Amino acid sequence: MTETVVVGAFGAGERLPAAEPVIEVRDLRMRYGAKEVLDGIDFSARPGEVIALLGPNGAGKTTTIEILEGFRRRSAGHVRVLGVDPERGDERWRSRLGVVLQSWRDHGRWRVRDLLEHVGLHYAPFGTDRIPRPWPVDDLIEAVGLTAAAKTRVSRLSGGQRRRLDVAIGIAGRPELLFLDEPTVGFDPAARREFHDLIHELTDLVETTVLLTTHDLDEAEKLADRILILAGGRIIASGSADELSRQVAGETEIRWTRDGQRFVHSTADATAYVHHLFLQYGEAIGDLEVRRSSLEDTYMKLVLEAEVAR
Ligand SMILES: Nc1ncnc2c1ncn2[C@@H]1O[C@H](COP(=O)(O)OP(=O)(O)OP(=O)(O)O)[C@@H](O)[C@H]1O
Repeated sequence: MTETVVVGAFGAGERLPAAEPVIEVRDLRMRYGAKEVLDGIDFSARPGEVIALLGPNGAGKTTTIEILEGFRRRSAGHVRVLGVDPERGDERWRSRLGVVLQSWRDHGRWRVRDLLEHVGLHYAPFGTDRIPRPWPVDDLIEAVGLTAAAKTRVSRLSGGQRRRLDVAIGIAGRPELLFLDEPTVGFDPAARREFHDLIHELTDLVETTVLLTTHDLDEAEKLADRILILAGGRIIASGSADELSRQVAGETEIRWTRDGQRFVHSTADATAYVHHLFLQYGEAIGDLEVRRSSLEDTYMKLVLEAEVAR
């Protein structure tokens, strides 16, 4: 088997088996009574990939994540997470996963460092030569930017610091796969941006695969290498935000000014149109803007098409 050299918090030069998908899902089906929620889902995740699962309310995002976490039994289909069927996952397997829950409200009297040290104890028996567990507590605290608050009681943390603590709890065992289910619901824009920066820093630092669900298209675009859109029980589209927008036969909007007048034109071939515009009017063209359809436009079109087809 080929191997890849992973440089990051696992330590420079450590070797992980390459090419094995971290998540492998084929023809996953889920019924609740007579209601079919997942109707044949297929996808996989490579090591280090950040995947966002999008979809309308009730599409089955949480159901999918819970099946992968081993918290819910599927009706049918092939599922492997870190090479194991989640329905048969033992504690050792579970120790390789991280789950970031909504904010940690208990243990308000604990101090940050003590709480993380305590959480880490759970992972200690599951360390390996390749991945020592838990993440040494002071390194973990530094990685999530809580060093100055290490001795602060949980109840005294700011909202942003709380969220950093939630992430620290989720990654204390140095997970190979991290699940984030709607991680920024109810956040103000500053807290959301801080959370995104933190996830970026962590995924740059550590070779962790991340699967997140969100309704925030901007969040998906910022964080994910790949976006999966779940609708009507199936994955209806998969790709980066740019790839998705190319899948939709959308038009690009071009705006410009000429002789003090504003113009707007929509076209499927923006390059040719702009070329023509400059040939015709040259330097008289000002304030040129070319706007490809946003992820939101693309998402709405794809979901609508899926609903109509059902
Ligand atoms: N335990 C259950 N029993 C019966 N139906 C359920 C159960 N859990 C979920 N459902 C139904 O399955 C469907 C998918 O739910 P799920 O929570 O997975 O969707 P979701 O995409 O995460 O939705 P949201 O975006 O609203 O969080 C919904 O119609 C929901 O009502």
